[in-house]
Amino acid sequence: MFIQAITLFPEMFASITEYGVTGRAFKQNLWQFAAINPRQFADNKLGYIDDRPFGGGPGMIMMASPIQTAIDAAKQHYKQHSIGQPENSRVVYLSPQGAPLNHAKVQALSRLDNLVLLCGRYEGIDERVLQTSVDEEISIGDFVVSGGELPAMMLMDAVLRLLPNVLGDSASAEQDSFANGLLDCPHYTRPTEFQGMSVPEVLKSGNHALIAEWRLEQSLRRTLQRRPELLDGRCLLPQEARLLDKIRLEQEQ
Ligand SMILES: O=C(NCc1ccc(CNCc2ncc[nH]2)cc1)c1csc2nc[nH]c(=O)c12
Repeated sequence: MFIQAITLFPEMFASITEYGVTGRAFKQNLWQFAAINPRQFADNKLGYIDDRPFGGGPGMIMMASPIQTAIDAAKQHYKQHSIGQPENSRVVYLSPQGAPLNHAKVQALSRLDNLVLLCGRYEGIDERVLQTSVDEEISIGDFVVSGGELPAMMLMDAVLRLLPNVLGDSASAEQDSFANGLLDCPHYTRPTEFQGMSVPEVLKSGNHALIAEWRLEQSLRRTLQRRPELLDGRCLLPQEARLLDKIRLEQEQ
């Protein structure tokens, strides 16, 4: 998968390309990345790429032309290098006005050959380039951050974890809690005793069926307690339904 970020701060993306599982996967060429700085396409010598908003108001707006040129350059790049299928490509604008990111959206994006991530700064981008050149807008939540770069890197991290071979078989993506729609269970490691607290016996039993059931029950218990709405839209496997009934019965007592 070839990801391109259109951003005023290309160096920020080292957080993804240089560290952790995404960094290792990048070094193994499991995915490719390029940053495009719209400042290089500024129409003026001073490199201005933002200007005051028509209609007044606080802050500055990113001008359409340098962004349009940057998007065209990104498309040119993956067409030139005939990376994947041009039709299996998408331009995503990270924006507070976007559709909230979720696992289904991440899964859909992980099937693309090319992904162009447009990262805004200031108060936003001239609507005219968004209307003509952006396929979809995505938000990472109902809170405000200072630009689209951190949201873009969160989206990239979530997408890259779903690509084949990025996660060793150890932390396989499909076992990720959000992949099965439940919160994760508690985890423990050595030492057995920590500040007088021990580890649930079942986890030391070596009985993998019992351990799996305990973990599923804990996930269900936690999801019911902390995020009950996650259970609303979810069809339950027989074992899950049984455990949930047991938990609900206990809580009624
Ligand atoms: O670029 C991003 N943020 C920079 C930013 C911050 C504030 C404003 C100005 N908004 C004024 C307003 N808001 C509601 C009504 N009026 C615009 C852009 C961003 C990308 S994805 C994402 N997901 C969640 N949150 C985010 O901030 C982001």
